Amino acid sequence: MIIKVLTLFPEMFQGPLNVSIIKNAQEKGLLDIEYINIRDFTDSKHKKVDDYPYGGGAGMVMTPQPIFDCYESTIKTLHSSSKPRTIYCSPKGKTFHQEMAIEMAKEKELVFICGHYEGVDQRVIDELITDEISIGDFVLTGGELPVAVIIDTIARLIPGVLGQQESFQEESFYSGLLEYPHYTRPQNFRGLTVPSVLFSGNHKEIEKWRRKKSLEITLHRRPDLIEKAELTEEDKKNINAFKNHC
Ligand SMILES: c1cc(-c2cnc[nH]2)ccn1
Repeated sequence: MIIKVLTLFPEMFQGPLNVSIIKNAQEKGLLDIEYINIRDFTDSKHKKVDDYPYGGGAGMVMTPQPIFDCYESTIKTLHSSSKPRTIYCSPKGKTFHQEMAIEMAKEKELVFICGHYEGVDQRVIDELITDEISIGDFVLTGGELPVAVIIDTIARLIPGVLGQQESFQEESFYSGLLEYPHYTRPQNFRGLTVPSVLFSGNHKEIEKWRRKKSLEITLHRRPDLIEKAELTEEDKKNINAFKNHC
């Protein structure tokens, strides 16, 4: 997958997307991320990329010219003849979730445009953006961190990125329920012990315990997910038992 990130602050990405799994994915050639500095495309002699908002109000708005020129220069380097999927992150966007990550991970090329300050001129969104996405109901300093989050969720779904040891099948939001608790060595840490079923070697019992914990955690923290999940008869019995104990 080829990802182009149009941003005023390429340096913001050097930490999270240049270590561990995402770094390995790039080294393996499974993922190619390029950061393009929008400021390099301004035709302002003072390198301006923002201006005061029409109509007044606090903050500055990113002007359209550098973004349009940066975008048009970028998409010339892409292979697909059609307009690429172009994502802009803002609190006004559609709330991001795992299914969107799974769908985006199927794309060959993705372009991200990062807003900053009060955001970008609306004409950028109207003309260039295919997906306006929010990662939650809060306001950040800009679009860079949400873009890093989205790239992380997509990259780990690309075939070959996760090694044999790692797996995403059972992770939260993959099975539709929240994930069961994880434990590792030692069995007894400062008197805190691991549930004995987990080192019983009885895989059927372990799976039953894990499913039951997922249901219990989901029922308590995200009951809305229970409604959407595919439940077995045993799941339904366990849920009723939890409800009767509450
Ligand atoms: C996506 C983007 C943002 C955001 C962009 N610029 C300020 N906040 C907040 C939440 N999700």
